[in-house]
Amino acid sequence: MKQIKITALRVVDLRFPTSRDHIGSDAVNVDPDYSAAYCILETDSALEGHGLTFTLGRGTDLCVAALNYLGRFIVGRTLSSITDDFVAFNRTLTDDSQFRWLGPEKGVIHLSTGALINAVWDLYAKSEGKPLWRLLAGMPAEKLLSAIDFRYIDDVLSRDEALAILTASEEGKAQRIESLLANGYPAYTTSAGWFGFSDEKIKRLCEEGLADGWTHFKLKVGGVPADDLRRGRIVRQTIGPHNRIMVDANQKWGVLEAIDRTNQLTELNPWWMEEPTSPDDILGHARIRREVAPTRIATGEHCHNKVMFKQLLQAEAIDVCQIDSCRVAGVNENLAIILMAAKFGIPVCPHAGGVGLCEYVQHLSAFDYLRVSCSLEDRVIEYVDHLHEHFLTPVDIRRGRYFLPETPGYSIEIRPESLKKFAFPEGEAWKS
Ligand SMILES: C[C@H](O)[C@@H](O)CC(=O)C(=O)O
Ligand SMILES: [Mg+2]
Repeated sequence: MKQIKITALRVVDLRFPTSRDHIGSDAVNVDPDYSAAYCILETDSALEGHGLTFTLGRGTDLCVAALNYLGRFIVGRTLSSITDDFVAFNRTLTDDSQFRWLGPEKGVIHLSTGALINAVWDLYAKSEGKPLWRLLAGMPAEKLLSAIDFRYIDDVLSRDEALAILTASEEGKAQRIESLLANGYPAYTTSAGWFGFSDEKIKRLCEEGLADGWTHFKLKVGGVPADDLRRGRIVRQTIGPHNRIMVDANQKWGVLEAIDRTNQLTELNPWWMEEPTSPDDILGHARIRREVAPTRIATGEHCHNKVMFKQLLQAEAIDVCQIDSCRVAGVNENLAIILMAAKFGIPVCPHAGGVGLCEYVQHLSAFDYLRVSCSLEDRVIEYVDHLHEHFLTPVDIRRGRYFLPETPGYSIEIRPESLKKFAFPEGEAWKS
């Protein structure tokens, strides 16, 4: 087969004015414009690799600058030279002396690394003629393991343990694929519960969500205590006692306040409390978890890298592991995190509030189900119903479940007309 050579990297600053309607708002991010540093790997073939990292408006330009910098490590490479030794390639991105001083493996540079690595996987899956989830589902265990960097995590998950998990998952895999294709992967909606929505809107959206088959609803909290409780009661009364509420404070509180505020919400019977405090406070999460039990603690969307996930798991700080498809270094690092979560028996429920994250994470959850956990118990993928129209292969959601794509790639390619219209600041959407 002809080698595919990467000839150029094109980067776009893409922003959608979602803050105008309070879409995506929470107690901390009160006016988010869902945005992306978006990249296209051009090649000497007809194929392109697309990837993005999710951001929130101002600051996207920093990720764009970092992506342009990282371009020097990929332009001129063949696809197979990367995928034959993924760990070495990833280390060229994360270990560049001087640039790595900005991290390492966190913040702007890691977000941008995620976009680039995801673009490689998009190209890889397209070159194999498969959607990413099918590529991962069929990949030999040894090949998958060669894509994972065990440095910094082999004290909790050895390569042999990972191999044992992947090997065991072969049993029943074909049936699980059939079941996913027939029944989809369970999901929850955040679309009814944004922070800036009025009581009336929350109630109406919950009613509409119920009619559409949703059973799990997430509500943003972290405002005035009485407001949180009132809004929570609206959700609970509307969806009834048997459906599930999750609450998300988006890091609003210190540890002690988080314990108080979570306990004040117990009458809602929340299925989980998400990001109650600083995402970096691993022991703080562990204490909160102990002192609000049986309310479960979820976090991960702001977790910088696999080392922090390792420690959250080691410290028994979380009940739900919320991987993020592009905050860490793309597919490879998420494979490692999913395997670690399995080792600790913690369910993975990916974060997907943002643009493109639903499109991405469906592939990762399918991998988790098919190759790692082999279970759907207590597992749901987040869904938000915004901006999907900009994707060439938007997610297929029916009755609160994701139905997986068959189009080759990582489902992240944005329509050319949307790339043009929402490019910042020159796109038509930003002219007025
Ligand atoms: C700013 C984002 O919309 C954030 O609120 C998303 C989030 O926390 C979630 O989806 O969970
Ligand atoms: Mg959240």
